[in-house]
Amino acid sequence: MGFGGHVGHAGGFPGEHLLPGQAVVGEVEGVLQHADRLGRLGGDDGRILQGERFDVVVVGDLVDYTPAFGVLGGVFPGQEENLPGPLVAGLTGQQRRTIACVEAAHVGVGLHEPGVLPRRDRQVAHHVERVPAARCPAADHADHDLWHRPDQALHFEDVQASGTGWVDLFASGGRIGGRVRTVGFVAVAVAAADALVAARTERPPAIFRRRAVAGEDDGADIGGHPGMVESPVELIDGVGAERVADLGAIERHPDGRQVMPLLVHGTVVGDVGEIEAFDGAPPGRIKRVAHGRPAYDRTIGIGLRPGATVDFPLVIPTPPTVSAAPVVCTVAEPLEDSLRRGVPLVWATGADAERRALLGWGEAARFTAHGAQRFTDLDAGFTTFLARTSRAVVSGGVTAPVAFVTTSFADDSATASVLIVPALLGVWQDGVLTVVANAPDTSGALPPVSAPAEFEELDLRPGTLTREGFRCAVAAAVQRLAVGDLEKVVLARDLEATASRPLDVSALLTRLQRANPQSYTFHVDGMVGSSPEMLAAVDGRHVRSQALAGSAPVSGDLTLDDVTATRLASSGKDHAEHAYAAASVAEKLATVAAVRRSDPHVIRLPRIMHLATDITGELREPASALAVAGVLHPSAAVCGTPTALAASVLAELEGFDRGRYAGPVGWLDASGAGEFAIALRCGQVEQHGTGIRLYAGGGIVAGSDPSEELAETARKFLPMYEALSPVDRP
Ligand SMILES: C=C(O[C@@H]1C=C(C(=O)O)C=C[C@H]1O)C(=O)O
Repeated sequence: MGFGGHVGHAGGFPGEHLLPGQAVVGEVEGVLQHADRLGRLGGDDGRILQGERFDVVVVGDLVDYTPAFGVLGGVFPGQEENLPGPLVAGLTGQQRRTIACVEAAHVGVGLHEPGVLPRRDRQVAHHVERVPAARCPAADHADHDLWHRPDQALHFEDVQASGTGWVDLFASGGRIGGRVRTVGFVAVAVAAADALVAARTERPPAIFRRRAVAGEDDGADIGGHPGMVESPVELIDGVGAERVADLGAIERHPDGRQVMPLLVHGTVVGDVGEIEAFDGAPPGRIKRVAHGRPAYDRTIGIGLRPGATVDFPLVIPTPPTVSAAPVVCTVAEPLEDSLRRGVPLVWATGADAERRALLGWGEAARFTAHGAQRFTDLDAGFTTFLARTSRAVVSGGVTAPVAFVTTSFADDSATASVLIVPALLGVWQDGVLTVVANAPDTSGALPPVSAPAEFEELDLRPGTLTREGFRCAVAAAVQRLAVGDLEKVVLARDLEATASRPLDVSALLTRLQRANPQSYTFHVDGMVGSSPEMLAAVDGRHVRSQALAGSAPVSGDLTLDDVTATRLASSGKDHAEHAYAAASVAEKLATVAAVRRSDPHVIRLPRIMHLATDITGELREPASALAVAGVLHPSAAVCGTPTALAASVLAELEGFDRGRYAGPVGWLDASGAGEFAIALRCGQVEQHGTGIRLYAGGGIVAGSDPSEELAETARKFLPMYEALSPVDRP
C-alpha cells in the first residue's frame, strides 16, 4: 500500500524519501509532523518551523556490532586536577521508578473523516470495508479545503489486521496508475492480538485530530484548532465488517502517534506554498513560505520552515504487516552481561531487584538535528519512522519501536542532537533480558557477551576551563549577579581523558550502574553517564520531573552526613539556588500541564546530596516524553534564571560548547511514553572511542564562593572518575 496526502494549506510541504532498506534518505529541510503531536504543545506553534537543518538518515536493518572493546586503565590525574582518591562507600538511593505503561490499543479501527474524501471513485480493497457514501462529502465539492481534487480515487490496499504480536498502524493511500496522487485522508487501522492489547484499552485510538472543513471553507483558517474534530467522524473497522458510527465531536486523541504524516507529491504554486498535484508531476519544489511566517498544516501535520527548499517528493512506504511474534530471544542473565553484549544503547536505573534497563542494538534509523527546534525535529523524525512501521507491546510495558535520544544543551551547539531507533530492543528486568525486533522490519542477532577488556591507562587533564579559569568564571558570575537582571547562572567545566585504545564503554556502564543504582545510567551515541536528575518522565498524560539544585558532600559517615543534610535543608543560599530550579521546571511544565509540586527535600547520592523538588503534572494535550523534555529544557538547574540571559552569560564565561552535557538524554516509545534525564555526571566519548570529555558544573547565586563551587564540581566528576578508574583495577 502506498499512502498519500495532498495539502493545500498555505505553507507548503517538504518532500523526502523514506524507502524500506534504503541506506540514506538525505537531508530534509522540512519537517514532517503530525497534527496531534504538534498540537500538544499549545502556544508553541511558531517554533515548529523556525529551526535549522534536519537530517534524516535511515539505516539498514542489520545490527551493527560496533566494536569498542578497548580497555580502561588507571586514570592518572593530570597537571592540576585533584579529584578525591579513596572515597567511602555511598548510600543507596531512595527513588523508585517504573517504566511507563502503555496506553491502550483498540482493535481494528480506521478513520474516515468527512470533508476529506470525494464521494465518487472510492475503492476499498482487501480487508477494509467500503466507505459508505453517507459520511462523505458530496461529489461536487470543489477543492474547498485546498486538499484534493474532487475526482480522485482512493485505494485502500493491504490495510489489514495484524497477526499476533504487532499492532498495526496505517495511513490510507491513493495511487493512480502506480503514481502517488494526492489524498487528504488518513485511515488508521489498529489491530492487536488480545495478549498485546494493554489492560487499559478503553478508547478508540484512531481519531484523527483534524478540524473538519465545511463545504464553503476556503481553508484560510486551517490549522488554528489543534485537537479538535468538529464534525462527525466515522470509524471503520480495519479488520472487517464492524463499523463504528458517528462519534460526534472528538476533542482529542488518546495517542497522538497513531496518525500518519501524509505524503506530498506535487508542485508548489504561488508564494504561499499551495500545492497542486497532478499525475506525472515533477518533484515538488517549495521555495518559500508565506510572508516569512512559518507555516505548516497542523491539520495533517506537515510542516515546512521558512525558506526551506524541497527538491524531491516525499514517499513513505507502506507500513508492513507483521504477523510473527516480535520476541527474538529471552535470556536469563545479570544486567552486567547484557551490557557486555556489543556496545548497546542503554537506559538503566533502579537498585537491586527493582533494577530495569532498556537496551538497544544496531540502528534501524538515526535522526539528527541542530538548532532551537531540535526536539521538535527529532520528535517529528520519530513520527515519520513510526508512520512506516508497526507497534508491539513488549515486556516492561513499553511499546516498540523505542528510540534513544541525546540532545545538545545549547540551541547553537555544533554537536548534533540524535535520535536512534535500534534494530533490536532489549528490556532487562528481574534478571531476564527480553529481546525483540524493535520494528517489524528490523532484525539481527543479539551480540554475544564479550569478555572485559584489559586495563588501559588514561591521561586525564583539564579541558577548556582549568580549575583557576573556573574560579575566575565563578567570580565574574558573582559580579554579574550583583548588577542587572541575572539571578542565577550555572557554570560548568570540562576534563579531557585520552586512552591509547578505545574505551570499554560496557565496563564503564557496568561500574556506573553498580555504583549509582538510583541514578539513570545511560549511553546514547557515545554520551555516557549516570544522572540523578529526571527532567521528564511521561506515561500517558502523567508527567513527573525532579528538580535538583543545592548540593553538599556525602562522606559515608552516616552521622556526619545527617548533620550535613540538616544543614543543607536549612541553608538559605542553597534554598535560594534550589528555588530557581524548581520554579523553572514548574513554570515551564505549567504551560502544558496541570502541575503539583512537593516541598524541597534532601536526596543522598553516593558522593553528593542535593535539595530536590518533585514536580508532577497531567498533560492537557498528549505529548511525547521528548516533546515535554523540549518544553522543560533548559531548566534553571543547569542554565539559570532568567533562562535566556543565563544561557548567554554561561556561554560567555565558560567559553566552550557544552555539547550534550546538561541536555536531555533518554528514551521514548511508540506511544510517546518515555524518560528523559538531564545529562549530568557524564562524558562524551570522542576521538574514535579513545577520548572522553567529562563535564560538571554548579549553580552560582549571590554569595557563591569560587573555591567551594570548584570543589562541588570535583564531587560531581566523581561518578565518572571512579567508573573510569576503579579501585579494584591493578
Ligand atoms: C550542573 C550539575 O548539577 C546540577 C547543579 C546542582 C547544583 O548547583 O547544586 C545540582 C544538581 C544539578 O541540577 C552537574 O552535575 O554538572
